[in-house]
Amino acid sequence: MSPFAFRIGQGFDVHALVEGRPLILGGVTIEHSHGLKGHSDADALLHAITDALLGAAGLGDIGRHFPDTDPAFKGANSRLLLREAYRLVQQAGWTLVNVDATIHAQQPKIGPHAGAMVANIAADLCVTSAEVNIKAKTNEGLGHLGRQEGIAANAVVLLRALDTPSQP
Ligand SMILES: Nc1ccn([C@@H]2O[C@H](COP(=O)(O)O)[C@@H](O)[C@H]2O)c(=O)n1
Ligand SMILES: C[C@@]1(CO)OP(=O)(O)OP(=O)(O)OC[C@H]1O
Repeated sequence: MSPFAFRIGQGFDVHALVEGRPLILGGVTIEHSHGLKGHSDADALLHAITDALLGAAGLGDIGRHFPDTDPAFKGANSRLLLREAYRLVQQAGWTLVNVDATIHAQQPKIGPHAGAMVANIAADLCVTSAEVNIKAKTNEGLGHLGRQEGIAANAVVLLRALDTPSQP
């Protein structure tokens, strides 16, 4: 166990936008011409948050726990991966304080769906919606994200040791 009461973690993910796939972000299916390609449901936001949680707890990364070579995770619902990762984080002695994330998507608009994403993530991580914040940015038309070749996400989390009080 770490000698510190708090630990931070960060995560990043990017998936290619392709035709013929649903666009799923934060567990929300968004009406769009293209969806994200991946072994699982390719939910880049949940993968970034999962990696941030695992990183903060010193538990490696999403691919170590859920390999993309394992048929068990083909088409997997990333909410299940997030919940399992958080179970491991709690087992290691940590609880979530808050999560903050940014989706990088030229299109579609994320704002109208952010509340539903927050609700899903809060439910999966057993916190209230006040502890989860989802932001979105275009890439100002620049680079692969600006050309709508993919969607990326960054996340940061703060964990508190389970044996420390939640209030100072
Ligand atoms: N896919 C997106 C991208 C952006 N937003 C919202 O628009 C604001 C401005 O974004 P810029 O990239 O032009 O700075 C941003 O703060 C979001 O509120 C969005 O909803 N969906
Ligand atoms: C989630 C996993 C496992 O299905 O696959 P992908 O959906 O391809 O996602 P990625 O973020 O590339 O890596 C983690 C994988 O192990």
